[in-house]
Amino acid sequence: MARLPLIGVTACTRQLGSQSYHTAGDKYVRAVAVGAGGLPLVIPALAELIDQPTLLASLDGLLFTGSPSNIEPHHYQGSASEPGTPHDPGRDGTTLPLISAAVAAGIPVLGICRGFQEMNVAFGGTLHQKVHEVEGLMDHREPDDQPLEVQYAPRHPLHVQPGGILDGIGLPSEIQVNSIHGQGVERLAPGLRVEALAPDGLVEAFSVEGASSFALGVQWHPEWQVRSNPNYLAIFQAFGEACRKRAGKR
Ligand SMILES: N[C@@H](CCC(=O)NCCCC(=O)O)C(=O)O
Repeated sequence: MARLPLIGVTACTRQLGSQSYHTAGDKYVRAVAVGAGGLPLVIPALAELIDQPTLLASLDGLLFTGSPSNIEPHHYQGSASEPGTPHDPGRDGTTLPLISAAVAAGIPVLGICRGFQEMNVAFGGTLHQKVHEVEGLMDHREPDDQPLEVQYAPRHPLHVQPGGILDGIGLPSEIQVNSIHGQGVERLAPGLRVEALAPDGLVEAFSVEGASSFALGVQWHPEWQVRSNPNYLAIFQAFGEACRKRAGKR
């Protein structure tokens, strides 16, 4: 019997009480299990202590998760963050090198929100540090004083571009998505293809041109209640299918 694909899920470093932990949100590991049909494996944010060749040789897919923390701007030659900005150098040191290595090795990759931003930075792109302060761009942040159901509710339309992965898996040309981010793509990295745009022109999804397997980043959160939104579920199913194909080659 074919085994379940083993799908890495990136963790954040979190301080809980007086100690530090490696954490991955329940909605991400659950979406890997029920949406992609994979066996989730949480990858600690241990940076250079992770033996990446060994890890990549074991995985059939990788999900780069969202996080309230922001990528340290020196990774994209950005100006220093405002004091108090949440960062996670352990996570940056884990995910940024892992993305290009995974894509080069033909391992299916899905990046969500921070994970999407990490993909852009890993391939040489830059980020707006405060999208809401850029003239002409909308405020893409969630109403954080509201219950989670409201924060993650559909917030704006998205224009899916023809001929890409999202179009290919049957997403309509316009869908509604949630929006929970303060940063966003400034300069798209070379080799990334635009898959979807917000009404203000912000890039909300891209794929990696020439990748030998599924390699998609999305700025919104398809993992949120993945089974109740057919467009969100279609993304996880396509990712899972690519991971199963990879696992079948072992
Ligand atoms: N911090 C970045 C990335 C935003 C992001 O990933 N939000 C997710 C929050 C928690 C979660 O749902 O996992 C930004 O602000 O742009």
